[in-house]
Amino acid sequence: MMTKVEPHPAHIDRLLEAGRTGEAIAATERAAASGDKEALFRLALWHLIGEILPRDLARARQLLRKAREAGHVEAAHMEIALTVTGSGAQADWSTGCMLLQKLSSIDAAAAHQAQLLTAMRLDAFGVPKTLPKAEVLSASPRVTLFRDFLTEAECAHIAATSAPLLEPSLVVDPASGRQMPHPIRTSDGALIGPTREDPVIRAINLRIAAISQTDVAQGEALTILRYRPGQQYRLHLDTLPHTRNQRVKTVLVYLNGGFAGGETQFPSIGLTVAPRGGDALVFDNVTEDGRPDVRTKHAGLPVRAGAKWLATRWIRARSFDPWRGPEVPL
Ligand SMILES: O=C(O)CCC(=O)C(=O)O
Ligand SMILES: [Fe+2]
Repeated sequence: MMTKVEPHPAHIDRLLEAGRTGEAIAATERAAASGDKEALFRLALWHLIGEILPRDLARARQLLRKAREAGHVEAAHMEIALTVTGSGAQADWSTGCMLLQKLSSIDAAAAHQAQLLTAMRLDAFGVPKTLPKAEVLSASPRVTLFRDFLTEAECAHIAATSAPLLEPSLVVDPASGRQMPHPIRTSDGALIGPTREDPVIRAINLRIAAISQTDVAQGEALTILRYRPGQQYRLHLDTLPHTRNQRVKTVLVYLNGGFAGGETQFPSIGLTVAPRGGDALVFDNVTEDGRPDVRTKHAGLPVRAGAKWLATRWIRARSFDPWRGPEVPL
């Protein structure tokens, strides 16, 4: 009697390592066609990454849906993130929330996210109905503080999402425009790209857009930084060289307290902000004519004890497509 043999994931990996990409794709497609959820998920990832197969967000969405229907929990989470961020289709907050609700019955992480969302006051698009009051720390250049912008549970969720992704931070090298390690920033960092932007993080990004009076599409992927004793971000401007879509604003969200040092300092305007967990700081990086404003040079002073966790959102002048360019923060 003939038995159906599913290609083992290790078999596909071996084909890929041997450079037999065509055979690996064919084997995975056969398995996917027979309803194998791992194969469906793998094809979806290939269409998201765009190396083994061409990047095709809409196709990735279909494959993730099928993988989710076959019981793949990670595919379900990814489908939800792409749904709420509008990757491969228009952003659809209510469908994303509905899928999250369904997933909650079988997955504790989804249930926790659903609970965090319930505690937020959001409209039908995930936009907050109310905002904390702004405290203007400097009128020109504009620096504004929003106390208790995030709850402790929201901060913990961001930190937990980024923790497995933390790597030594990179900065953009002005000469080459490439990302490289640099002593200017010695923290560890992680990007929360569109496949990991779950509804809670999406809602927080929408809240960041609201306090910065920008559109959520202008924001780069949320960057999480963790500074341990001795680590710092030396004096710098957040603007980028050679770009037509400048970083016009920055939002820093302090995710914790209980550490020493780590103040954010703006020496030109004599301003030092002591981080407090949950607070958000918003500042302009450019003058009214759109040029870098050197008065907003700032530093994250060295942490002396404990660990400082920070979420940074660099906000561009216009929409910023996270899927453009070779290095997408998946
Ligand atoms: O760590 C800080 O307080 C500053 C961080 C910062 O400058 C940035 O993320 O652009
Ligand atoms: Fe900065």
